[in-house]
Amino acid sequence: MFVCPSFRPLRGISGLDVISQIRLSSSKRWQARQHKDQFTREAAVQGLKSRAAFKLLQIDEKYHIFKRGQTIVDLGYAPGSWSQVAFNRTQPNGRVLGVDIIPAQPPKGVSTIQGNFLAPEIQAYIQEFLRDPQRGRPRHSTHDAGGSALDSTSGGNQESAQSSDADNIADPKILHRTVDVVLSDMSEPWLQTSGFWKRSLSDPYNRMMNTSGNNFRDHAGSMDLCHAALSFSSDALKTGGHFVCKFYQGAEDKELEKQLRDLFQKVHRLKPESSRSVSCNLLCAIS
Ligand SMILES: C[S@@+](CC[C@H](N)C(=O)[O-])C[C@H]1O[C@@H](n2cnc3c(N)ncnc32)[C@H](O)[C@@H]1O
Repeated sequence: MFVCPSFRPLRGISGLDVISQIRLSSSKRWQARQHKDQFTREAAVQGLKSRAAFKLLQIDEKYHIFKRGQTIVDLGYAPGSWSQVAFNRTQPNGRVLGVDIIPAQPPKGVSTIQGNFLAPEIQAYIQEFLRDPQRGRPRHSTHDAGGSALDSTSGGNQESAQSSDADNIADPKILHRTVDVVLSDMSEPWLQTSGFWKRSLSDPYNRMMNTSGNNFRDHAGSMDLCHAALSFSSDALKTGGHFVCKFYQGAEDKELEKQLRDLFQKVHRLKPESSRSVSCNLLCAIS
């Protein structure tokens, strides 16, 4: 047994008390973890790509952000559970465009673009996609719980940013407010330093957690991404549109919340029950 030589129980607190406190808090952590893992199991049972779906389901239950036929943009969609929820809740005839920097299999019914949302050419391509009101909509409204008829024959529809005509858009400054809901669950991926030769969708790099574990870094990165998503939304959202973003809390989040309060009628700050990270929060802005 390892005994820490500098360990001295505090006056009035015995070593046994300390040990039982440690046991208690670790058992509480274990219980909390077990409770949260129910979401993982439930997601698998419901055919959802990840437990993250429950955050969005909770929001929609409460604030009714989705309606039939809407256009949804899901920023940082991979692996795709928010897109799955959005697609299912906007049928018949809704369309969902997912954008992610990493390659991923598009969820059924969802159109996707792989690229860095912060890059102006990717945002131009998103605008170009959205400009055509029919693009990305199911061809036949034969939606059922398992999916829908699509533009593409199997699964979702992967758009190619490379083959886009984004450079030839007549006037990219003309804004087209076609979007009903912008979702942003972007969190900065770790810097990849090796393994570039692996090009499959199941690369460990593509599957790993997107947070660094350093609270300051995660907060700063998430603020940049939320501000970019908000700036896109103020160009693309229809009057009456909604904005949902996840962020890692920290010194700057009050400012983001204030900006949302200036732009939307109601802003709700939520701590999703299904989230693993203690510092992960959501802002849901409703017009
Ligand atoms: C927590 S995951 C999203 C989970 C997703 N909402 C779901 O329900 O499955 C965050 C995603 O944001 C993506 N991301 C981070 N920065 C990005 C950027 N600049 N452009 C596009 N995607 C980004 C990451 O690649 C990652 O897949």
